Amino acid sequence: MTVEHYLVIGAGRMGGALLKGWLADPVSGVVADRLMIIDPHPGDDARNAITSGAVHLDATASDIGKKLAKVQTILLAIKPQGFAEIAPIIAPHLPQGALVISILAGTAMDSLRRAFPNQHVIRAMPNTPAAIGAGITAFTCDNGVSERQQRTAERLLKAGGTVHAVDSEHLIDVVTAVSGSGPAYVFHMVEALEAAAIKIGLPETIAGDFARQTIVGAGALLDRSSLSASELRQAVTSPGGTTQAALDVLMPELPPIMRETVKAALKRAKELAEK
Ligand SMILES: NC(=O)C1=CN([C@@H]2O[C@H](COP(=O)(O)OP(=O)(O)OC[C@H]3O[C@@H](n4cnc5c(N)ncnc54)[C@H](O)[C@@H]3O)[C@@H](O)[C@H]2O)C=CC1
Ligand SMILES: O=C(O)[C@@H]1CCC=N1
Repeated sequence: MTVEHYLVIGAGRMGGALLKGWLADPVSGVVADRLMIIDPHPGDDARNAITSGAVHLDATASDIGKKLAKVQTILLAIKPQGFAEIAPIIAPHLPQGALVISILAGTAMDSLRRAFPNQHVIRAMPNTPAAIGAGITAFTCDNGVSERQQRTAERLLKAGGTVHAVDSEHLIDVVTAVSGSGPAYVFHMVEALEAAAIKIGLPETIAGDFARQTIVGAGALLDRSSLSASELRQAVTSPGGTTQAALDVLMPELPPIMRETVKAALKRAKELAEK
């Protein structure tokens, strides 16, 4: 595999998680001294990469054009609100035909295409478990992305876990609402279970442990078992037992709440796209 030059613009939580995964995985093809980072305040993972040899660039430096001349692949991982400011500073310096992979929630392909008129664009949506290689990512390619560039994107995104190509941009927004934001729904369930545990008498000193390990253990079992989530739920539920009593409360309430939850995230993705 040829060693290419990569650029990460915005190396906070997600950008940092992905570049950490690349550097830890030889299959990614990314090596520290061919990795450039543009971020005025890089996160911990990016700072570690810079210590290991990644190049920290200042987007406003006079020699930025020379530094970016060899970049073939760019990961765009700033906040969507910062996109309009940074894109016009960087885009003129990027080589013609380079690949821009955007993970910005709700930033439409059309805006990306206009901001990077001489490059090719992929929209992707990873999630935070990518930090431990346990994420899931969807991506979609704009016209003009070569098969080789698609393979590059897949290779980079796989450092974060499972990857699916989807053929419509709308599905990126849908995936944002499901798995992009989804870890937060699960973390909130831990918070709610801990609070409920305290309410019914579990000491505060151990309630957090019980709530957290319940979700961790259930997730690990789901991961390792060949049974579906529904079958695993049924395996916990003895007829006429405690779980049945609990699910009689939870099951009528959770599906409509979850529907409204993902609909709110999808609506926000569309609103962001209109800005
Ligand atoms: N956090 C998550 O779970 C996910 C986030 N995303 C997307 O990833 C993007 C980044 O989100 P996070 O990593 O959570 O945010 P973050 O705030 O942790 O990282 C953003 C980084 O951009 C840097 N930055 C700000 N202005 C900049 C500029 N002008 N030039 C270069 N870098 C600049 C910041 O210093 C920061 O390190 C967002 O667009 C978000 O929609 C996508 C999937 C999941
Ligand atoms: O909250 C957000 O907008 C981003 C996108 C998915 C997860 N975090």
